[in-house]
Amino acid sequence: MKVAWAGSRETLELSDRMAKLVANDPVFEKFTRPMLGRKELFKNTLRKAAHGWKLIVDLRLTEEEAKWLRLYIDEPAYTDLHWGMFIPAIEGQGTEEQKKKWLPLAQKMKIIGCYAQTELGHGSNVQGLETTATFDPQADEFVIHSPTLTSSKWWPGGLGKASTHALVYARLIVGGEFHGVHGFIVQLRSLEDHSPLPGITVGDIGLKFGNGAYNTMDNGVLRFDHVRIPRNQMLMRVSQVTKEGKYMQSDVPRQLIYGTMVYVRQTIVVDASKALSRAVCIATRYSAVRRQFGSRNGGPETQVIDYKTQQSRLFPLLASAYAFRFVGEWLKWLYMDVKQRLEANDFSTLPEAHACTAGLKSLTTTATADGIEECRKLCGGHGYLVSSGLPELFAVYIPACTYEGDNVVLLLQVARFIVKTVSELGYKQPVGTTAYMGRVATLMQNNCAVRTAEDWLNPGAIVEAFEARAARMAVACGRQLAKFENPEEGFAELASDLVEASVAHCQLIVVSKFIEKLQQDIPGKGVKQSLEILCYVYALFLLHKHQGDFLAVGYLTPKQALLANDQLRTLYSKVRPNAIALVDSFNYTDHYLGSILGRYDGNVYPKLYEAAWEDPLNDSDVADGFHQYVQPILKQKLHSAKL
Ligand SMILES: CC(C)(COP(=O)(O)OP(=O)(O)OC[C@H]1O[C@@H](n2cnc3c(N)ncnc32)[C@H](O)[C@@H]1OP(=O)(O)O)[C@@H](O)C(=O)NCCC(=O)NCCSC(=O)/C=C/CCCCCCCCCCCCC(=O)O
Ligand SMILES: Cc1cc2nc3c(=O)[nH]c(=O)nc-3n(C[C@H](O)[C@H](O)[C@H](O)COP(=O)(O)OP(=O)(O)OC[C@H]3O[C@@H](n4cnc5c(N)ncnc54)[C@H](O)[C@@H]3O)c2cc1C
Repeated sequence: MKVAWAGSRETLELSDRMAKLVANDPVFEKFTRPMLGRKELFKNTLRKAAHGWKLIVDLRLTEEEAKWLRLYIDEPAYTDLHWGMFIPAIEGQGTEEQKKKWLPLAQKMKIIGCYAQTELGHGSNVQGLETTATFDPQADEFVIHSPTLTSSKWWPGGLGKASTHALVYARLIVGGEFHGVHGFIVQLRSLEDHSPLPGITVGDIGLKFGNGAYNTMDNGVLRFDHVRIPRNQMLMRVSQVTKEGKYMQSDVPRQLIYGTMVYVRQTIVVDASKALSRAVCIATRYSAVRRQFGSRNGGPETQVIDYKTQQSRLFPLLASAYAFRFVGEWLKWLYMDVKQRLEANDFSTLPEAHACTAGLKSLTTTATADGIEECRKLCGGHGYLVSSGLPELFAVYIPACTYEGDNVVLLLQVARFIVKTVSELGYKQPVGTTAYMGRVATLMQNNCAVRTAEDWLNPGAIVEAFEARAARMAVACGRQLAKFENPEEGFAELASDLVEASVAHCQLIVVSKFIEKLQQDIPGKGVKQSLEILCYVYALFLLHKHQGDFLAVGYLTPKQALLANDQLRTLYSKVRPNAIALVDSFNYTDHYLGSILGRYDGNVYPKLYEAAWEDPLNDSDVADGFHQYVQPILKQKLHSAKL
């Protein structure tokens, strides 16, 4: 099962080596993080990142090994954006000449970059960004400027204190004409003493949610006062500005400027499976350790993992972790396929890539953020201790529902895509993830044929149910939209319904890809069978949770919905014997989990008790402040009988 989760034996072995390299290095200790002050915390993050880079250089780690190393260091840092956005953006939007100049500098970390798109006043609305880049033909330069307070760049990770350069997204103005938002490489700080360059005002935006958590990252604020950069520092693969001041839009779609977001959104889907699997690993192991009630004749109390309510909350999250892992694997393939097509100037699958990355990023991050919180609750009181690992995992994870695109805004992008697909059904055969809409007549006509709970253990029945739900919801929205004279007005009015139809479409993709994964060769005795059970748990859990959709579109009867729930209960009993093996398959070190509740050895109570005394508050029996503020109360003589 470890190989199935890792993707291959090579990846399992490589990631295992990196996990152990980090876990055995005291520099990467994590437990004190939540107690550090902001400056000490950030300095410690810089120290870890520097040590990580030294390991990469000294051990000559490959790019893949380096990625895993930084993942297992498990600390939001400027390197995330340098490697995860600044470099990919240059790779995707730079000309060959620009890549030749900037990529070696970035890959050797001679410069540190961030991705500065969001502003104080605009994040979702990229076309609303206010920073300007005005071409000066006399000097053959762009003048980068922050014309308003709201044009201040705000949020970019690594911007506040670490980065020497930024990829700045700004309104391109040539000869007084606006030509859309484009990316510009701008140096922010001196490479000699790291001081901000003239015209640059840069700093950190301040404390964020949680102790430690994302405060290891210097999300920054940045303003420009007429900062000049050479013309060749506008990324010009998509569009060009000539020396003569002529704007040229190549035949590449302008949306390629958004390409880095598409890339990161697809990485975020696999990241969701990693974050959710960590929380599920902790909650599952602790649920096996924790006993509460149920003692008979003085015997041991019941393991809480054996309670049906615990299983009905925990096992769908376990199934979701695997589901997101597999759909993330497919999404990575889709992204690489689109990337190759783009290199051949084939833009045909760009809309599908955008819709899939946007929709699956939204779906998986929402479910993961909710899932981590559910795992905290599944661990009772001890889940609320920092030493459980869950509060910090939650605090670090939840901005994923916002960054790289607010999850609702992204679902509205999916809605545009499916509405467009429905509107073209009469004359254009849908392909890819919307191919099922080509069978809309059948899907509208045929209802569910399930007669017994067993009938739900049929991939065909599952896929048809999810296809019918998604198709019928999309068609219903299409029909409603047709009633509006102004399509944009209709879209705005029906936005909530459209978002629900988008969720149905995306959940169909996740379920379908899980089923397709099971049709592949999966090594290991009993592994495929275990995954099949999880696949049905995931699908039937969604069907139960969203049964209102399936009933409202008339595809399911109440009886069939009840049969699905009956089957779900049976499936939980089948997951139970393998639950620990399934979470052990994630192959996480205790260091990476950072959780006393999730320890591999299950030695929870002694370690919880031990950890309590390490809290600074326990440095003295009588806490500082007692004598000054409490003792006087205890000693005071009160004359009023009432007090
Ligand atoms: C899409 C918008 C919402 C709107 O776009 P807009 O152009 O204004 O208007 P539309 O009419 O909607 O769109 C026009 C058409 O363009 C199509 N479209 C839109 N977007 C795309 C796209 N991306 N690709 C292709 N096509 C696109 C759209 O469908 C329309 O087509 P049609 O006309 O209908 O046919 C847009 O405004 C938008 O995207 N808003 C969201 C903004 C956003 O996402 N901002 C993100 C900023 S960056 C950020 O948040 C960074 C966060 C980092 C956090 C840390 C992340 C993890 C670290 C990275 C990974 C770590 C790896 C570790 C690496 C290592 O260590 O090695
Ligand atoms: C931890 C973190 C790290 C980040 N890192 C970076 C980075 O490195 N680089 C960078 O450039 N940015 C970064 N960002 C910024 C991030 O990309 C934006 O916050 C994100 O895109 C959301 O945009 P917004 O803040 O403008 O939200 P808004 O769009 O203002 O959202 C506010 C509310 O309005 C709703 N809304 C907005 N538009 C619509 C609409 N059309 N229809 C319906 N509802 C709508 C949203 O759903 C939401 O509920 C980061 C943010 C965070 C939290």
